[in-house]
Amino acid sequence: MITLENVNKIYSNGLHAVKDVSLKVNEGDIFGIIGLSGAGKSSLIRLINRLEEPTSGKIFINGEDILSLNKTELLERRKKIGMIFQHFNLLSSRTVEENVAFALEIANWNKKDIGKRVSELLEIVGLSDKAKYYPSQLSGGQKQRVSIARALANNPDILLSDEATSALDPKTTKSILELIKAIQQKFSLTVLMITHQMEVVKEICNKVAIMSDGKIVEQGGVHHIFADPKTEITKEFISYVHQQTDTTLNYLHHKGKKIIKAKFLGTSSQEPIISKVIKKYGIDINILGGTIDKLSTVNIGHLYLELDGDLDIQTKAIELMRNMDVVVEVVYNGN
Ligand SMILES: Nc1ncnc2c1ncn2[C@@H]1O[C@H](COP(=O)(O)OP(=O)(O)OP(=O)(O)O)[C@@H](O)[C@H]1O
Repeated sequence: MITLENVNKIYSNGLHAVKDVSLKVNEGDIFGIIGLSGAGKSSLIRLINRLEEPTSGKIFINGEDILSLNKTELLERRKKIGMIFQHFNLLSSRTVEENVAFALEIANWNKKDIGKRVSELLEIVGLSDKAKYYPSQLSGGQKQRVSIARALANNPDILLSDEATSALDPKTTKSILELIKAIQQKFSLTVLMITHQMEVVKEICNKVAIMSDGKIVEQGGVHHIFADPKTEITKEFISYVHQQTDTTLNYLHHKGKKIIKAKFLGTSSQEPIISKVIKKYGIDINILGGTIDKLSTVNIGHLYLELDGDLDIQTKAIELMRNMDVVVEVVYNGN
């Protein structure tokens, strides 16, 4: 578990990059921190393993106060914190197996154990056949696999990922995210990943925090944030999902017929909510369109519905849906 309490980072030039950040990453979470360039994400993640020292605040890993560790203790703790980066940070003069071995050498592993461990790690990331290759002979995805193997070398309990898929194409991104998810489960890792891509969050995270101008402006379960974003910046991050449909809907406005966007979350999507509403209020409901977001934790159905009937009754029907845990946004109020 990683806990940050009121953490601040002010660089020596006076720039306040991380502002009063508090968050809790539970064991087994894949926790995403999303924000635009300059939001302070890299600064934040670097504070966790003290690649940067916070100006104030507290940081605990599995209950241990990281800021109280002396140099030797910190080096020891860092062995259990794997980190992967956007540009892989591999040593170009070393082969794949030598790059992975490097993490074991600096952790003082016995020479005769290193070879066996490196083979195990390359097997985990699917690169056994590339052991003798140099980084320049690998694709971006393969390079990231090497860096994942290196990050796992000392059996970490925490994996920190700094834009690990940002330099990769969508297909490779997907395969790296699948690998991260698989190793998270296999080794019960707690994963904290920073990204500027909502796709990444959607694909594998169960929790997310949105960072803007050094602050966490919103955080929670990914499905809650997707279903009911509160801040403008969060809405922007996920708006691409329905932009096209929203524009199309402008042509569909009919006086007296409200149009709503209904988000059915988790179990509520299984229930015959629409038919319940129709039966109770005797109105008509047309389905104009819809999509399903398949998140790592749950599916969220987004339906565009046109209501037909007395406008006051339409309002009551919307209330009933909201009472049944449907998040309703009125796109057109019928006037
Ligand atoms: N060592 C440093 N000294 C001074 N300012 C810094 C330092 N490192 C980062 N900053 C500043 O802190 C702010 C946050 O940068 P940071 O790299 O943490 O953001 P980010 O969200 O990770 O953005 P990006 O995705 O572009 O890396 C920026 O204004 C940056 O210029």
